[in-house]
Amino acid sequence: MTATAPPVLVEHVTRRFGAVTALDDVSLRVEPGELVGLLGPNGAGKTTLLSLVTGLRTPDAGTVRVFGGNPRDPASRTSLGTTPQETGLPDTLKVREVVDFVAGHFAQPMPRDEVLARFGLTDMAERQTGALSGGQKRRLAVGLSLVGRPRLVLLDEPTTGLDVEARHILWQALRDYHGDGATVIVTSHYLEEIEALAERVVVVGEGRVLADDTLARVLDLVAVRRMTLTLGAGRPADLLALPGVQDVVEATDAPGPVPGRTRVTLVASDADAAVRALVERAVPFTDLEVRGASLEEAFLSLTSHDAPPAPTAVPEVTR
Ligand SMILES: Nc1ncnc2c1ncn2[C@@H]1O[C@H](COP(=O)(O)OP(=O)(O)OP(=O)(O)O)[C@@H](O)[C@H]1O
Repeated sequence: MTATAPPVLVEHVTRRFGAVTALDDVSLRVEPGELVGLLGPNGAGKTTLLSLVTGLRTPDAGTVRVFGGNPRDPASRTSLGTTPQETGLPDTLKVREVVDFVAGHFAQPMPRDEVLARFGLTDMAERQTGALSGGQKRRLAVGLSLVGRPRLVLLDEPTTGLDVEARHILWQALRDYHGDGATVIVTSHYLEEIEALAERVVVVGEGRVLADDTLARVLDLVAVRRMTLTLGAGRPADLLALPGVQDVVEATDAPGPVPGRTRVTLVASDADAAVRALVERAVPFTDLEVRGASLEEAFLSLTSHDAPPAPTAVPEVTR
């Protein structure tokens, strides 16, 4: 380990599982004190990336360094706290006993009362973990990752399945810990979670980094619109070439298709420009609907192009 090495350095990493390439030539450098959101749909490769950083798995190609050291080396991992997607707690141990058990592994652990207070669990100290709600268990699991006062915290979907209150307590605890100087990486497929936490967002899709930018710019990037319209006869060959259009999909939800007409959905980064172009080119269309795309649709349109388009501010049309 070296004093100046970044908390996380991933260089040209590829990781396969049989025929599946979970990560394909991925590079990522995280600087001290950053709070990074890893955003991407199911199966994008987020968990695999974290498992390489925690040293649970090794890459097939490329290198991974944690504070300059090999994450497989136990010395590198003493600076690292992590909570995987699923955790098991010993049902019959009390909350305070579980915290004390983990604290016993560290020379200067965070005091038990502080851990419990940060995660809103002070009143639960005497309760067996088996009697906690799902949200309380999850808060305890994330709290345990901080007991050793790690400089780097890696959390895989920390609030999936939690109610709003539990989610907000957890987010606040993470923001506070980050405020104390820690580097934090959080994976999620919820844009809301990433918006609440991250300053920098890395979008992962199909094993590749699709975007790596500030939260504001990534929000612009995924703020695409879905334009659905019915085209008359003589459909133009290349709707994809229209300005502002990123993707073209045949709509399958057209109510009662009319013979000779096609219902089409365009995924557009700039719906206004696309509509103007349709009109200027005298494309015969009817029943135009424009609405915000879901995050999944935005990911798909990013994934379907090798180079993501430059972020553009998208004016509000209709939602
Ligand atoms: N142990 C494994 N054996 C086989 N395939 C795997 C294994 N782990 C991951 N994969 C595959 O690698 C790809 C990436 O999976 P990964 O779990 O990293 O994605 P993810 O972005 O974390 O998804 P999710 O949001 O669902 O957790 C997927 O296609 C997955 O099926």
